[in-house]
Amino acid sequence: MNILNKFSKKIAIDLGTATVIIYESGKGIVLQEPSFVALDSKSNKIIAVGEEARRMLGRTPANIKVVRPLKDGVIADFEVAEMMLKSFLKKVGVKSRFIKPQIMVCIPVGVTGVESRAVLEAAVQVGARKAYLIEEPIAAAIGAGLGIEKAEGNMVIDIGGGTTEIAVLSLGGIVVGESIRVGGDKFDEALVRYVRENYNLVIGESTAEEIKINIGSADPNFSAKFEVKGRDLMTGLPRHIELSAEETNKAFKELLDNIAHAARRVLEQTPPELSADIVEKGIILTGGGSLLAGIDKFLSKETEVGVFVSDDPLTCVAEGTGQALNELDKISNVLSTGNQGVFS
Ligand SMILES: Nc1ncnc2c1ncn2[C@@H]1O[C@H](COP(=O)(O)OP(=O)(O)OP(=O)(O)O)[C@@H](O)[C@H]1O
Repeated sequence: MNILNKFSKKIAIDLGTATVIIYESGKGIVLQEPSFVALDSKSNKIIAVGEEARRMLGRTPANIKVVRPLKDGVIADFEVAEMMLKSFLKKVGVKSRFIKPQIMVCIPVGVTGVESRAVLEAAVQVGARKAYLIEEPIAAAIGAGLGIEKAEGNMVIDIGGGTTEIAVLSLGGIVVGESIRVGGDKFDEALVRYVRENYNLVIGESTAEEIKINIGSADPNFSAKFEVKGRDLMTGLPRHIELSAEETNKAFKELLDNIAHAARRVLEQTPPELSADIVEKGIILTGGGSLLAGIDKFLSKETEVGVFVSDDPLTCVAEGTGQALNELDKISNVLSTGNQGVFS
């Protein structure tokens, strides 16, 4: 092993559409912040990042803009993504002037070569001595504690902010996988639309997310209510309404169906021996979207397979990426298969 590898810090990054999580080997999760950046509209200089920037969303004067550098699981604005990452790494004191860290970042299944190159490039730009990529479902499965190196089928559905990643894994690699651009953001957008169309009330993204987290449901029979404040479309004045969990279910119907159909497509393409393993073990749900009330039961009904939410769905991918980086030698087959690349 290269002597620099031995002494350099190992940093795993879940560069998510909604949240960035940084995991440091030997320490665990050292940062978990929303993927938001507030910039000066004229100079493009950073004003705030992460939670501080998210709190400004929808509340900024004309000289400040709040942006999200990632969209649908991939980097949409390279320059801002790099600034955000640099700022987060500085915050957790990762950068060393002497020995640069090794960084592993996870990417959605099936991203283009250009997209994955952009992530590697960003990791190098923020100071990586060596940068690695790992596909999200592999990281999620490792983080969920599934023994993916064995010749056994495991199925993971990771519902993030921008994408839902569905994969069947065996022998350390993805046998069948699919990524759809449906995630928590689309659920928020569906609520914004629903409230506008049914109540003539305009609400912002943050309010929509608050509704989703408090009463959002994949189960039409779930009963809960939430007071929603916004601006009346007709009068332009502030107004509030009461929204029910049942209504959120109506708003989410099409998106939930999209996820269920993708899961079924993956199951239909799965080799029979692996299908048998999955029937026995069930499907593991990871990602923030798996916290939506009733989504496990909904997907179980749609796929006719048991569905279980992992222990720490929000940090599972970051933990799995960290473990993969720690065990590079042991699981080199995982890193050299499929879409993963190594760049130094
Ligand atoms: N209790 C909850 N109920 C429903 N959704 C939730 C809950 N908590 C968080 N979420 C949603 O989970 C999403 C974030 O999940 P996660 O952090 O796994 O995504 P990400 O890694 O940032 O995204 P991606 O992997 O798509 O790039 C957000 O859309 C957030 O609103």
